[in-house]
Amino acid sequence: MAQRLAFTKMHGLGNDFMVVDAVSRRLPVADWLTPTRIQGWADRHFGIGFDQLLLIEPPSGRKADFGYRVFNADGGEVEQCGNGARCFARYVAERGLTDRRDIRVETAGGPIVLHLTEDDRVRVDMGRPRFAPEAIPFKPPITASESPYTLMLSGKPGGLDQVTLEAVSMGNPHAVVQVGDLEGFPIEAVGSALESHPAFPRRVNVGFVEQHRPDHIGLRVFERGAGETLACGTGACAAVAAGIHAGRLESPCRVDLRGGTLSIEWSGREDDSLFMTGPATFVFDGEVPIDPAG
Ligand SMILES: N[C@H](CCC[C@H](N)C(=O)O)C(=O)O
Repeated sequence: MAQRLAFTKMHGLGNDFMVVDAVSRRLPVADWLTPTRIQGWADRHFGIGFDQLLLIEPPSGRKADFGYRVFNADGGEVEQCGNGARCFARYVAERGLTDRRDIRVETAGGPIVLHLTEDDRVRVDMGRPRFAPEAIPFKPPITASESPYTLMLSGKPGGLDQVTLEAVSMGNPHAVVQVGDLEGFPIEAVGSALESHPAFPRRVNVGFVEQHRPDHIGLRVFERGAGETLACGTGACAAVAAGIHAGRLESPCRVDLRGGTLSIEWSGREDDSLFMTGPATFVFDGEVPIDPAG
């Protein structure tokens, strides 16, 4: 009989996740976590349906309380997921994996700290935004003094033959594009063209920003490995970091996404952490068979 894998469906402002607890269940991860299985489970018609799979693991050392791994719907493992971090915090706190209110988590994109607030929201220390092109990376290499960068687009996606962007790493790579009208902009065409543009050898998440005020933006994100999502936590962090770095935005900044609102705080000093605050929601618990073929 096929082994069954327990999971919890959660979301952060509609950016949705399959959360797998490999701490309590001591799962031999390598035995079941394949790109083929992740793609199948991510499918919204033939599978569970999610933007990312989040894996909760024991820490590798004494400096963290947990390990945190992130896999996109296309099956690729990536460095960071901000909305997922808030869901991670509520999961480990409410399922009894920790009684700490400040939870130290190691990720492939660097350490983060999750703080549970009194109103069931989560405030995450997302670490330092980085603007150096090699942190993205770009190919061919370019210098930070060339920011914002103008890239030529082949095939005129959305009718555009070039786009100007700022690049920010939140552990994962982001391209930030300023637009005048979020609803009317060809997000799918331009986002898809930039996600896989040859200038980004590890591909890239693409954020489209409409600035309302110095402390308030609208944002839509075409995510690497998932397409446009209802919200992107690291995308909100990257968009505000780019705006503060360029002198357009101030802290705290309200970010309106299609799935709801996040608050982002950053001093603007490159050695300082950036903080993201927002909700995390449980949807249901489930089980899925792990067929040997996967
Ligand atoms: N698609 C992202 C990972 C998920 C990020 C997003 N869901 C968030 O909340 O930060 C990447 O490939 O880097």
